[in-house]
Amino acid sequence: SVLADNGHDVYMWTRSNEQAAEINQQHTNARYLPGIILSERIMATSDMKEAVDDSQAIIIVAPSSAMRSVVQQLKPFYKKGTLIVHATKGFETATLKRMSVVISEELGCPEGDIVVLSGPSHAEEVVQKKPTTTVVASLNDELANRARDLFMNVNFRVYTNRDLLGVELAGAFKNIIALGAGMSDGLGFGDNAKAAIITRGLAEISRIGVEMGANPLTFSGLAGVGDLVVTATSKHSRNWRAGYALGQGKPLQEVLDAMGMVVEGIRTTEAAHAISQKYNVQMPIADQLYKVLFTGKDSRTAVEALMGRDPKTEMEVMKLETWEQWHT
Ligand SMILES: NC(=O)C1=CN([C@@H]2O[C@H](COP(=O)(O)OP(=O)(O)OC[C@H]3O[C@@H](n4cnc5c(N)ncnc54)[C@H](O)[C@@H]3O)[C@@H](O)[C@H]2O)C=CC1
Ligand SMILES: O=C(CO)COP(=O)(O)O
Repeated sequence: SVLADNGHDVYMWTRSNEQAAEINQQHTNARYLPGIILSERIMATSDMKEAVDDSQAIIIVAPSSAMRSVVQQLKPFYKKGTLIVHATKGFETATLKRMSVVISEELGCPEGDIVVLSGPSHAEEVVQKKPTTTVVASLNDELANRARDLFMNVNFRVYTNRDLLGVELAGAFKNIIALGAGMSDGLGFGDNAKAAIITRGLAEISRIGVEMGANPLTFSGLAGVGDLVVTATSKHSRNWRAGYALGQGKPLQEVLDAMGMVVEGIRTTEAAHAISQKYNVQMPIADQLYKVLFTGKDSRTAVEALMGRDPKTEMEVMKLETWEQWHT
């Protein structure tokens, strides 16, 4: 919708002919955006060639679990030089790879050819032209600027960032904390608990992000704090809603079936469990959530485990080489 508002013709690829017909004929997408009339500049097709042929830019927003297979289907029609932007927040769980790595592997291009679009941007508000701020990150400034110029308008402000890795990590990891915030609410805890989860959650996702090579400042930006706040508090957030239902005692499968949309934080919790072990970095909230989601631990017992941890200093000293890396 943002691209259409900016005067671009947009071709959406969808697997379902029925959904394509609905978008083309009714200009609606009732299952995902009920009550919204889409621009007539938005067309849909189930034919990948038709969707991407002669495109100036390809925007990939498949769920992380489908990213590799979608890019494999895209590859025969990809022409070098076409701007590739993705907005997916998650990892490939089997390999723990970030989305730009998966895309670049499949397209056979350097990771520097990929741009990520992230930040606090629930579709339900963007499509209503409610003010939204986002960030595009790429190792290549020129590509980030191209992506910014495609999307930027008076309702949708786009900042640039060179920290592709940090923006991808922040966007993925914040979903775990949003699940935790929802669970806290579902358990009937108050605003103190939610503020604690958001703040200590930010500490742990920054800690692992920096260890993986991210700029620490990225986590205080739109892809970090910004998206964490919106996902941990918004009624639109699938991660928050899933956490809320789990906190109320509903079984995971029932929660996912009722949602009918992707809840990235579940798979990302699984990935974070492996990543925190690989890097030997503590992620206490993600760890407890992992136990609740995948080992059947009771959520109240998980909260007790978090509250009963050994005393800690609040601030951790950032590794000196990390600061040097980002300040030279
Ligand atoms: N919805 C939002 O406001 C935002 C979503 N995102 C991210 O965008 C990504 C996608 O999320 P949504 O579009 O919201 O999810 P969704 O659940 O609303 O839609 C996912 C779409 O992907 C399709 N799909 C599922 N499996 C597929 C496969 N194997 N091959 C091809 N298509 C497949 C589904 O049919 C559906 O059309 C996620 O990583 C999410 O974190 C990022 C920013 C905002
Ligand atoms: O990342 C998002 C908003 O910026 C979407 O979050 P949910 O997947 O929790 O709805």
